[in-house]
Amino acid sequence: MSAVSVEIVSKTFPAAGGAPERALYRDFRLDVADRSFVALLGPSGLGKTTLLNMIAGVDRDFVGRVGFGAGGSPRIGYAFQTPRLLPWRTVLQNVTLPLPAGEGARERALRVLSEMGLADASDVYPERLSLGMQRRVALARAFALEPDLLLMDEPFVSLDEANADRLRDLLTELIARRPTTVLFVTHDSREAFRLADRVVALDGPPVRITDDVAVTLTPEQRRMPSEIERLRAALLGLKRGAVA
Ligand SMILES: Nc1ncnc2c1ncn2[C@@H]1O[C@H](COP(=O)(O)OP(=O)(O)OP(=O)(O)O)[C@@H](O)[C@H]1O
Repeated sequence: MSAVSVEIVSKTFPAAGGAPERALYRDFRLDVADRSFVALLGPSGLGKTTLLNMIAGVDRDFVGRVGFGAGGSPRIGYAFQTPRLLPWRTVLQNVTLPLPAGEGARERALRVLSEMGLADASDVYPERLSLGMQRRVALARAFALEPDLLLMDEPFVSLDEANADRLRDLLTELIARRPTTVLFVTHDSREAFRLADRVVALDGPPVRITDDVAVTLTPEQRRMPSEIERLRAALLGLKRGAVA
């Protein structure tokens, strides 16, 4: 488990074709409580993936700091926008690969695969699986690590609603079983309210927080489209057209 405290004084990317450099982030601050599930909601191209990369330590080219709560260096699981499975490795090998070497890694991977209904697919190569199954394997890979902090970048995008919803349920179950701090990037406000206990809406550039709301729905209410619509309308002021 881990709290996260992000302070980005400045983050820029060089602009293409000699155009002036544009600040993606300037004086941005976000504090995430331990074991909370925070959805980061914002339009495409805003800088959400960049934020996750800075938190994960994949992108260190910025001015600012990312701090973590007690313990200092949490185990971070990262579920990317695309499943990113290695095609020449089986499902089991893909899930085992990021685990610390040693006894128990294979057993842990097999246990998580089984919990996620993937036991029969463990010896299969990813290309044989549907996109929904591949995303499920990517989720298994992130969970097998038993992360203190789970970063998720639109992990259910481009799935049909029924499949996406099954995976959302699965994610909720996994987190109930093993509480984890989650930062979940999405541009879909329905998904944000369905899953998160805090929704942070972003706009920019530079990226700024436009809404920051606690979601206190019960698990039953989260499955009711009318409840989700009520929250979307009330809390995000959809008349502004800021979110999908
Ligand atoms: N390595 C890079 N070099 C230059 N520009 C980049 C780089 N990575 C991202 N960008 C630019 O930074 C901006 C933010 O990108 P980012 O992928 O973080 O956005 P996003 O909010 O995650 O969008 P999406 O939902 O489409 O993935 C975009 O304009 C993108 O083109």
